[in-house]
Amino acid sequence: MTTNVHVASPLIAPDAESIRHADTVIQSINLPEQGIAVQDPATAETIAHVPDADVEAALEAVGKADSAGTDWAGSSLRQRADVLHAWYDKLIAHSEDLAHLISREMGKPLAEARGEVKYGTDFVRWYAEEAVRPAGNFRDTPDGGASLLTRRSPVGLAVLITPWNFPLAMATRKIAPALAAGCPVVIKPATLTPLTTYFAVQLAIEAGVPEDLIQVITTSKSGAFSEAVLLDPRVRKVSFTGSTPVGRQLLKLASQNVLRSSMELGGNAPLIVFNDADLQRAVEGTFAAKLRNGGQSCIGANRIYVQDGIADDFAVALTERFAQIAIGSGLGQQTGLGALIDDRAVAQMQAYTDNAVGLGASLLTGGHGYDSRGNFFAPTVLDHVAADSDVARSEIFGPIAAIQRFSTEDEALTRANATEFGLAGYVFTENIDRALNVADRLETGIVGINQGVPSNAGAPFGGIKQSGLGREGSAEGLEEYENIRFYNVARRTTS
Ligand SMILES: NC(=O)C1=CN([C@@H]2O[C@H](COP(=O)(O)OP(=O)(O)OC[C@H]3O[C@@H](n4cnc5c(N)ncnc54)[C@H](OP(=O)(O)O)[C@@H]3O)[C@@H](O)[C@H]2O)C=CC1
Ligand SMILES: O=C(O)CCCC(=O)O
Repeated sequence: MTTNVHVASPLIAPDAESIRHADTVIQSINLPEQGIAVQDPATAETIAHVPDADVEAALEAVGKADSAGTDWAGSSLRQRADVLHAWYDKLIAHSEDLAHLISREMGKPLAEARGEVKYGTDFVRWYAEEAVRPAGNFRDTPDGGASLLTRRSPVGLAVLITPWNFPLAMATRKIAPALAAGCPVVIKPATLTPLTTYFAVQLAIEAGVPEDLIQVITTSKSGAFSEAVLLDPRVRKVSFTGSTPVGRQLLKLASQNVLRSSMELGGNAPLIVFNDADLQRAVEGTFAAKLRNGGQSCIGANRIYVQDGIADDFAVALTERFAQIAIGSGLGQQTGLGALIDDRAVAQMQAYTDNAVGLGASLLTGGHGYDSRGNFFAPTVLDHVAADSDVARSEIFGPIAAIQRFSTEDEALTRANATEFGLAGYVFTENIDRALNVADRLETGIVGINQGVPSNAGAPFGGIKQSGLGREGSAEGLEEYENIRFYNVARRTTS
C-alpha cells in the first residue's frame, strides 16, 4: 500500500537568471506554437511545444535522410571527420546553453548537466577522430590460393530512438558513430525531453552537416512511428536505448526486414562492498553510482550488497552523505538532487519504499515526496532490504539506495547474478585479486571497480543477458553502423 507521505520542507527554487538563459536557448530553436507540450519537471510549467509528427511525416523524413545518405556514403573519411570536428566545436561553444537546456527540460542539477555536456560532446570528438581510422585488413587464405580483403561499408539508414534521462549524450552516442560510418539517420528523442536533440541537430547543420542527413521526429504515437518506419525497406538499422519491454517490441519489428539492431535496455546493477573495501571510497562510489542523474540511469546501482563486517559503518556513512544533499530545481543554486522526470516516478519511489519497509527494511533517511508542483522525492537509504522486495527486484530508476547484507564472496556473486539483466555491476575491495575475480564472475557487460561511474566515450558500453545487444562508444560502437564485407582475390600460383 502506498502512503504518499509528502513533506513541506523547503526546496531550492530555480535561479531566475538560469531560467532566462534556458528559455533564450529554447526561443532560438525552430519550434512550432503547438504540438506536444514539453514540461519542466521541477515546476510542471510548459516550456515549449514540439511537432507531433504523423506516420506520413515520419516516412517523409525517412525519404529525405535516404536521399541525403547517398552523397554522405560516398564522402571521404576526412570529410566526415571534418564535419564532426566542426559539430564538436559548435557544441562546445554552446556548452552552457546545452547545460541550461538539459537541466530545464530534464530536471538534473546544472553541475550534472555540465557533466553530461562533457560526456555527450566527447562522443562527437571521439568519432571525429575515429572516422579516419577505418578497420579492415588484407590476409592470405590458409592454403595460399587467394587473398582476402575485408572492408567496411555504411550499414545504411539508421533509426535512432533515445530516452529522456541523458537527452544529449544518448543522441550523440548514436548520431556520431552513424555519421562517421557514412549513414544517414532519423532520430526520435523521448517526448519528455526532445528540445536538446532539436538544438544539438540545429548546431550540427550550422556546423556543416548536410541539412537532410539528420532528421528529427517527435511524435505522441511512438508505436505507429516504429511500425511504419522499421518496416520501410529504406531503413537498415535500429538503435534503441530505453526499457526492455519496448526493446523487445522493436526487436520483433526489426526481425521483419532483418535490421541490424543495437539495444541498450534495462539494468538491475549489483554493487558489492567487501569488508576489505576502503570505507570512504566505497561510500563515495556508491553515492555516485546511485545518485548520478537522480538515480535515473540504466547503470545506476540497484542492489547494494554489503558484507557483514563493514555493513553498519557503511550504512551510517552513506546515510549521512544522502541526508546532506540539497534538493530542488536543477537550475537552483547549490542543488544536489533535482526533480524526477514525472509524477509517476515519484509515486513509484513511494511504493518501493513502503513495500520494502512493509517487508522489514529499516528506513534510514528520506522515504517521502514533497508538497510541490514539481516531481521531487527525498534521497532515501533503506537497510536490511528483503531480497523479495519490489525495490530489490525492479529497476529502481530513482534516488533509493537499497542495502542488503551478505557473508561470503560466493553468496554475494550468486545473489548479484540472480537476475535476467546484465548491464553494469560494481565491486569495492582493496584486494586486487578479489576485485578482478569478482569482476570476471559478474554477469554484466560493464564493471566499475572501486568507482561508481564507469562510462566513457572510449569504452564499449552495453549489456549482456536481457540488458541488450551491441555496444556504444569506442571502436565497437562504430562497427554497429558498418557492414563487414570481404573480397576473395584469386592468386596465381608462382612456381
Ligand atoms: N536503459 C535506459 O537507459 C532506460 C531505461 N528506462 C527504463 O524504462 C522505464 C520507463 O521509461 P520510459 O521513458 O517509459 O522508457 P521507454 O522505453 O518507454 O522509452 C524510451 C524511448 O522509446 C520510445 N518508445 C516507447 N515506445 C515505443 C514504441 N512502441 N516504438 C518506438 N519508440 C517507442 C519513447 O518514446 P516516447 O517518449 O514518445 O514514449 C522513448 O523515446 C524507466 O523507468 C526505466 O526503468 C527508461 C529510460 C532509459
Ligand atoms: O541508458 C542510460 O541510462 C544512460 C547511459 C548512462 C551512461 O552512459 O553512463
